[in-house]
Amino acid sequence: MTYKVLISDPLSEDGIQPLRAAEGIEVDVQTDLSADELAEKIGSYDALLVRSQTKVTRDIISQAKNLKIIGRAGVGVDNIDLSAATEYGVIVVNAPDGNTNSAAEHTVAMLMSLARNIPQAFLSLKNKKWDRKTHVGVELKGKTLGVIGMGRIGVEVAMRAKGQRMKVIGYDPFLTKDRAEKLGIDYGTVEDVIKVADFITVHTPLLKETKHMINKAAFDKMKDGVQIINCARGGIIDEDALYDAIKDGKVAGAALDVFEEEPATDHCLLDLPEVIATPHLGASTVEAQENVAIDVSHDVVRYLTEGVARNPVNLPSVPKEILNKIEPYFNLSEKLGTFLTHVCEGVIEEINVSYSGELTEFEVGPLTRNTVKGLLKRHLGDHVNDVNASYLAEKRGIEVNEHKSSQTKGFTNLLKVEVKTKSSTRTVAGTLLNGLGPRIVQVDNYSVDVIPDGHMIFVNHTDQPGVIGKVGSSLAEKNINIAAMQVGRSDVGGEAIMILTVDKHVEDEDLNLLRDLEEIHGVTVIEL
Ligand SMILES: NC(=O)c1ccc[n+]([C@@H]2O[C@H](COP(=O)([O-])OP(=O)(O)OC[C@H]3O[C@@H](n4cnc5c(N)ncnc54)[C@H](O)[C@@H]3O)[C@@H](O)[C@H]2O)c1
Ligand SMILES: O=C(O)CC[C@@H](O)C(=O)O
Repeated sequence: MTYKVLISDPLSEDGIQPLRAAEGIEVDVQTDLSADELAEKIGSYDALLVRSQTKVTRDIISQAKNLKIIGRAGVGVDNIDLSAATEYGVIVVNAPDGNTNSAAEHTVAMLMSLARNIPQAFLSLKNKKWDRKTHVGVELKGKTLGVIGMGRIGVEVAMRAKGQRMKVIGYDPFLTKDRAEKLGIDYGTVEDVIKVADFITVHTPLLKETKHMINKAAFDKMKDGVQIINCARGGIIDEDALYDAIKDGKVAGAALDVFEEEPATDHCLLDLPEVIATPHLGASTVEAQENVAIDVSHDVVRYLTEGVARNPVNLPSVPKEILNKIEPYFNLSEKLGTFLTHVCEGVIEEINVSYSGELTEFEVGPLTRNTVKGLLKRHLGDHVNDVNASYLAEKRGIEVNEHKSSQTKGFTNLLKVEVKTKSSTRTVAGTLLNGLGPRIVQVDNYSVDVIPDGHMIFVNHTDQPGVIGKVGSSLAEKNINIAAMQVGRSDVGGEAIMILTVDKHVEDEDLNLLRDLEEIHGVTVIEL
């Protein structure tokens, strides 16, 4: 099998070597595609790699019939329609660490350029003017830098600002007093930060909550002569409000690497002498581009070949050590889900997945998603995967609950799945036996020992002498060979179940002879 990867933005050639070197992966670099051309071509690719230029819209994703993964060589994923990706079962991965240093250094370069009017002075000198009066700047030493968003880049900027002997005050919903103390900075609310800062730099993602968080009301609360830096995302600062605040003299200067609409070659802010700008260059260093391309290439190879990603954006990320521990249960969890879709009657309303034994020590979200995938796939088709399984269940009003329980029933690990419909509750439990692999060990209240694999027939019957023989003969008449058989019963002579593993796929009508037997109450074909 060969996977086709399309790279639609310029990426470091050294950085994509892991992709080029991977067996079974074909790399196609086409960095000049229009949106229409991309939509037309995307159908034949398994992976798409982008920076921030390519807009991966719902329209493009909906036409990407084979697409499994979108890799973003960088941090921000606002150029990718994440909801559409999740709905279509496409995992989105990014490279969150590779450009932190470059973006922080660029922010500091902008801060210093802003304070000393370096770009304006340079332009003036380029125009043959020796003007030493217009470009008088201010020192950073002793000034306060307000950092909004103390994540990877915000923290790095704060540390560098301290090196300039600035005071730093930060705000981030996750910044605790303890952490602020350790970093040697002050902390407060957004309002505290914007009120006291001489320079304000934003380092949040662009989200519903952060869009225009620096707006007219915020500018009104700032110190007169404040200077603003945005090397994060256009749109965090309301550009119209910034324009007015500069015109009114409230804001003395602004340094912008990013804009609400990019490319921004004809922006009114660029006409203001107080504004200095770069065309989204925060991550544009040789090192950052190589780092992010390497990281994202490795993740794409890993996902296409092993089904595991290190930096998923539309799935909770699970540390590699944990993934290694739970990976052996992936197959079992999906099979348990699939088993139940065959035996439960009616519309599924609730899925309860319980873990006991050693499984309780791990993050089991991926196993729950895999179980849900197994439950939905039979009716919704192969496009159901662990990326969209929870979304598709939620869309159908199915409640999914995850439990951890201490009842191991003597097994070192036990994964139990219960499915509720209006008319019934059905349960199946499985375990991983050391050296022997997965087993179904319980179906409803019956204990069994079944390898969850292949072609199966599930029979409900009355426990009485001769039933097993009659079942064998009925199947023999249809040339169906029994490979394994398990029976379970509630009481002697009571309700019982039989799980048969057979050698070939069985058509439902081949089982009519069985259904005609008086002792048989139900017969279901199961394909695992
Ligand atoms: N200019 C560039 O080329 C460039 C390069 C790299 C990253 N970026 C951008 O820089 C930004 C930061 O990147 P990062 O790697 O530090 O991300 P990060 O996820 O490490 O940090 C973002 C921080 O913002 C915080 N945050 C979220 N909502 C907030 C709010 N309402 N108020 C205050 N803080 C809030 C989060 O808690 C988080 O700590 C992103 O927008 C990213 O896309 C730009
Ligand atoms: O691809 C780029 O150069 C921009 C990257 C940057 O904005 C990011 O969010 O990582």
